[in-house]
Amino acid sequence: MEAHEESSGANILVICRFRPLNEKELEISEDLCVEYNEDHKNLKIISQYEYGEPLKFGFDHVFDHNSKQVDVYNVSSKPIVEAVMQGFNGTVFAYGQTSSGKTYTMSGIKLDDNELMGIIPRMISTVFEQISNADPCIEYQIKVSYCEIYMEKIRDLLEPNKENLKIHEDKTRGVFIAELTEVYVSSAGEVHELMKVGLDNRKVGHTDMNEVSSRSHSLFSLVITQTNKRDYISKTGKLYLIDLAGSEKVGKTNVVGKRLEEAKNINKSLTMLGLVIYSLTDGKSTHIPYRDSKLTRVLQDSLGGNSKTSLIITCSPSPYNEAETLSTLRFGMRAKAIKNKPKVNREYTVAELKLMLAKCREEIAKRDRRIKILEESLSNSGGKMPITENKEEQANAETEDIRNEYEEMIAELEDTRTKLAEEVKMTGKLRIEIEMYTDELNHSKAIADVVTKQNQENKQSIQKYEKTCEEKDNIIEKLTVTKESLEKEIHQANQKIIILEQKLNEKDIYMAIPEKTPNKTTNKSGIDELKNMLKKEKEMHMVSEKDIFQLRHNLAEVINKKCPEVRVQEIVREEISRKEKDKWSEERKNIMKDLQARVDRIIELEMALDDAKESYKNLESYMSEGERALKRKTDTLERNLEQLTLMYHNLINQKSQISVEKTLAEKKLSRVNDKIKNLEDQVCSFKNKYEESEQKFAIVQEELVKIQNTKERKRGNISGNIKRTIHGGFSHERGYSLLNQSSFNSDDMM
Ligand SMILES: Nc1ncnc2c1ncn2[C@@H]1O[C@H](COP(=O)(O)OP(=O)(O)OP(=O)(O)O)[C@@H](O)[C@H]1O
Repeated sequence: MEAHEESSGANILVICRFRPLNEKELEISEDLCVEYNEDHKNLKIISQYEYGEPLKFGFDHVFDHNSKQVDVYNVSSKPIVEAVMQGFNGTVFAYGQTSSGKTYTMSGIKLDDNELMGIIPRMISTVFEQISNADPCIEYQIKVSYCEIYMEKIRDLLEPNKENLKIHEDKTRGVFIAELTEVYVSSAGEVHELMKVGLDNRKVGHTDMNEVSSRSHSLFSLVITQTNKRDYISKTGKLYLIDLAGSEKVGKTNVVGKRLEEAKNINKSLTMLGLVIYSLTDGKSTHIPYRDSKLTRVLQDSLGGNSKTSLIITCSPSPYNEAETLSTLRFGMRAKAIKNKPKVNREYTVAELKLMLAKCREEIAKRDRRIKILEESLSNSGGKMPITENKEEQANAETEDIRNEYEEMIAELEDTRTKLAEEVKMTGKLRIEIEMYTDELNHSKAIADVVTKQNQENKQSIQKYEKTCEEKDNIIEKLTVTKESLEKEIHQANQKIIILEQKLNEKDIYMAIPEKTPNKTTNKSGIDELKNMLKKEKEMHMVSEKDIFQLRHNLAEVINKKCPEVRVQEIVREEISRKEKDKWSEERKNIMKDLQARVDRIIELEMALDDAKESYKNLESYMSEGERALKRKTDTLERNLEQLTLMYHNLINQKSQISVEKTLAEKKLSRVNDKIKNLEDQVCSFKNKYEESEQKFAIVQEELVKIQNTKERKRGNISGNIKRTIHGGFSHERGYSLLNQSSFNSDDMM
């Protein structure tokens, strides 16, 4: 079936796609910030920053994080490629935060894997499939080009040495990139090869958010020209497949140097894109700032022009990226309101044009004949032509005056319009800036909230740790007391043992026993030996006493015989000796008694010592085990205490760091607030200026109407012609209707 060649206006198709959570996001939280509606068209964002009702968004289709590549293609791009095969221009472009899945959606991670290939390889397959099913009398020519916009410069990806290419526009080709390499292809394989070449030449880089981040906007295009060899009708469809570089918050991607410059450029050109979309949809703008960036200039036909366009917005479902996701969704919502005017790009062949010319000539001749007949019949009936030559001249002069006046008015009007457009553009820019600052503000507020929350949590954990430390301190104190009392007991026991050992040693010395007796049996035999020795000593003593007595007696006899004085002396001596003897005997008795008592005491002490040794042994084994356990416990507690102290210090450090960050965030917040206030003031003043301009515009318009009314009064039926010229679309539309009609006629003729 032949498609309608011109549409009254078609909205951009906006498809929203969420990718699965990546590893980094999973580490932070497994939660999702999005809830999908079952109708696959609506979704809600559960915001952590914007309180109140959940934020609702609706698109032509919503794909959740489990969506398949083929389904995304069928909904978002297949209708576009089918339209391109009928001669329309088509654009599919992906917009979203960095690492949200634009390249995954547009190219896919494997160009030749049926499951994983993205939109571009699938589109190529569809094109060649359709060609193979087409009428054999249609001839196709397919040209491929691939370029990127990097740092506001267009670079050929098929011949990368071609840099800084220029954009041109003409009536037949529309907007195009001059000198861009265009390669004729005849199979899907050849296109895939070119795609690979282009992808290899593309500027990519590593950031904290994406291992392989596209640092440029890439534009892949297919121009398909088909000529029907039967009726010589020729149509050209141009397909643009665009993978935009991702917007990024430089704070999150942590880029510096060259990457930072790239990021600034990317964000700037995306802001310009936002501005164009804003101007297209706000219902007031008379000027669309396509020329303000290379990207918007290239997309001129795709946004609000001659193209069927599909926009795929890609988002992350992680609460970590909520702010960026919201901004992307808002961008998509705004783009949904853009209306394009796609039409089939027809080119007329020489044969077709000759046919049309012949028909027109025939029609003119027919009319000329009719006029002649009417003039003849008028003069036959005595009537005259309504305008004399003089009157005609006068009318022409008046028309000329009015035209001049009118042209002056138009020039003035144009001037006012341009000023107005500039002011509208400025307002749009400011609005976008305000939105950006509001986003930033929300982000900073969110950071401040998170920091405050963290602060509170840290305070709580510090309190908890302090409490734990206190408890541990108490335990340690109690254990230390127990330990001290046990040590005291051990010490006392040790002293007792030392005293006992000393006593034993004393006994050993006294008894002159060389070795300590280890047990009761040995002690007993030692004491028996001791008693035997005492007995022998006694006996020997008695023998020696007897001997001494005998010796003394003999000596007395000798002395008595020799000298009587000596005898007296002897008696005295005897008396002394007896007394001494009694004394000594008494002493000996006492010694013996004492000795016996000491022996008994030693036996007693030995027994006590044995008992004490045994109980010491028991005590020692008990004490050493207890002591070891106690030591272990004390060590563990000491280690715990050390760790807790360390943690406590760390927390104190963190706390002070957080409070510094908080202060910084608060300062930033107040700076942003000031900036916003400034901008709001500026917007206010622009608004006033805008309103003034609008009033001026209304006055000018009123004047214009007045002049037109005057002219109408003076010119009568000429006024209709002038009105049509102002709008400037009449001849264009009539041209198309004529062409369409002639193509219909040529079909009829077949
Ligand atoms: N729908 C998806 N399913 C599975 N993985 C995905 C999906 N979308 C994206 N990814 C993965 O996420 C990572 C980032 O995706 P991609 O490079 O396409 O993002 P991007 O938006 O093009 O980023 P940038 O703007 O930085 O170039 C890649 O590893 C990709 O494989």
